[in-house]
Amino acid sequence: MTDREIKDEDNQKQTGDDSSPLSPLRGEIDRIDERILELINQRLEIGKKVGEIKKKKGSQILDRTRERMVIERLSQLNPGPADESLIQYIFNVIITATREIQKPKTIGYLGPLASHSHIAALHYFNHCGEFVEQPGFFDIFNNIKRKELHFGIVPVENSIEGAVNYTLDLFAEFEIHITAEHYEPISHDLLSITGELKDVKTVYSHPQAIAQCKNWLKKHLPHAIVMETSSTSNAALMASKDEQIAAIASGKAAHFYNLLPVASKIQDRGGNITRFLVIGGDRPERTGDDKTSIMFATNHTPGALFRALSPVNRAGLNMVKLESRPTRHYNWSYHFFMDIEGHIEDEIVFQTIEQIRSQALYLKVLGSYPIMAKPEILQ
Ligand SMILES: C=C(O[C@@H]1C=C(C(=O)O)C=C[C@H]1O)C(=O)O
Repeated sequence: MTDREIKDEDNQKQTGDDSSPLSPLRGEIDRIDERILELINQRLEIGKKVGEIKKKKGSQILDRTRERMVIERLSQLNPGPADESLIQYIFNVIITATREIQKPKTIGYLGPLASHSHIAALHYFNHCGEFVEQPGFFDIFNNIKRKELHFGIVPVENSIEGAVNYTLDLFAEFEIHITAEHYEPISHDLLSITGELKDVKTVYSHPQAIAQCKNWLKKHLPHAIVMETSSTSNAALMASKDEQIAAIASGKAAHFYNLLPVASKIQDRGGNITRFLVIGGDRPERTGDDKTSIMFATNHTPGALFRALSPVNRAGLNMVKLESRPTRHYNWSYHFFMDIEGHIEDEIVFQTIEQIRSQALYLKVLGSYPIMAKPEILQ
C-alpha cells in the first residue's frame, strides 16, 4: 500500500467508518451538499435564460436594484443560525456567478495553472469568469489589445523584491488601462504526491521561492537536491509526476495538481505580498477613494524631474509611488511611473496632471481606480 493510500484510509477511519457516530451526520451533510450543488446549477441555468432575454431586449446584465432586493429578501427570511453577513456573503458570490454566466468575461493570467497570478485572479474575480492561461505577460497585454481577452492580471510590485520591471515596460509599449489593484499574500508550501518528508529526494521551485525558504530547507531537508524551475506551478507539475520530488508552491497548487502538503508556510520570513494590477475592461467610475497612475518622460536636463513633480506638491496631492525605468530609446533617458491619490475626474487631479504634461516630453494616464487596503499579514 502506498503512503497516500494509507493516508486516505486514515482519513476514512476518522470520518466515514460505519461505527462512528459521525457517519450518519456526515451522510446527511453529503446529501445536503448535493442539493445545494444541484440548486446552484439550476440557478445558473435560469440566469443564462434571463441573459438571453436581456440580450434580445438590448438591456444591461447588471441590475443592482434587483440584486439588492434578492439579498434583502433573503436576509429577512433567514431563520438562523446563519449570520446575516454570512448569508449576504454567500449570496453575493452566487449572484456574481449568475451575472457572469450571462456574459462570461475572459481573464488572462501568467500560467501554468495555480501560479500566483492565477490565484490572484481567482481571488480578485471571486472565481467568476473564464480564466485563460497565457504564456507571457506580453501575451496578456497583446490579447487585451486584440480584444481576445476582456481582462488581465499582472504583478507590478513585490514587498520583498520590489518593482516588476517587465510589467512596467509593457505599459510603455501598449495603450492598455488599469482597472483595479489587488494585493495577494504569497505563502509557500512544500507539496508532494505522498505528503511525507522521508520520501523527498529533490525539491523543485522558482529561484525566488527557493531563496525565501532557504533556512527551512537547510534544517529539514539538508541532503535534498534543489532544482530551479521557471515557476512554482511548473514545480508542482513536476512533483505530480514523481513521488521523490517535492515542489515549493502555493497551497492552492496542491488542489490543482493533486498533491499533499509535506509542510505549510515554510518561508523564512512572513509579510511577502505582491501587488497586482487588473488591466482592461471598462474604466472605473470615481468612488471618492481612488488612485491615478500615470507615466511620463522628461527632458534630460537638470531639474526636469523636479519641475515635473512640483505641481503635485503645489496641489497638496499625495504621491504614493514613483518608479523609473530606462526608455530604451536613448541611453540615460527614463520613463517615470507615478501614482497619486484621487481620480482623474477630480478637477485638482486633472489640472495637476495637465501641468505635469506641460513639463514632460510626453505623458500617458494609465488609469484611475479604487484604492485597496494593503493586507496585514503575519507569519
Ligand atoms: C439574473 C439576473 O441578472 C443579474 C443577476 C441577479 C441574480 O443573480 O439574482 C440579479 C440581477 C442581475 O444583476 C436578473 O436580472 O434577474
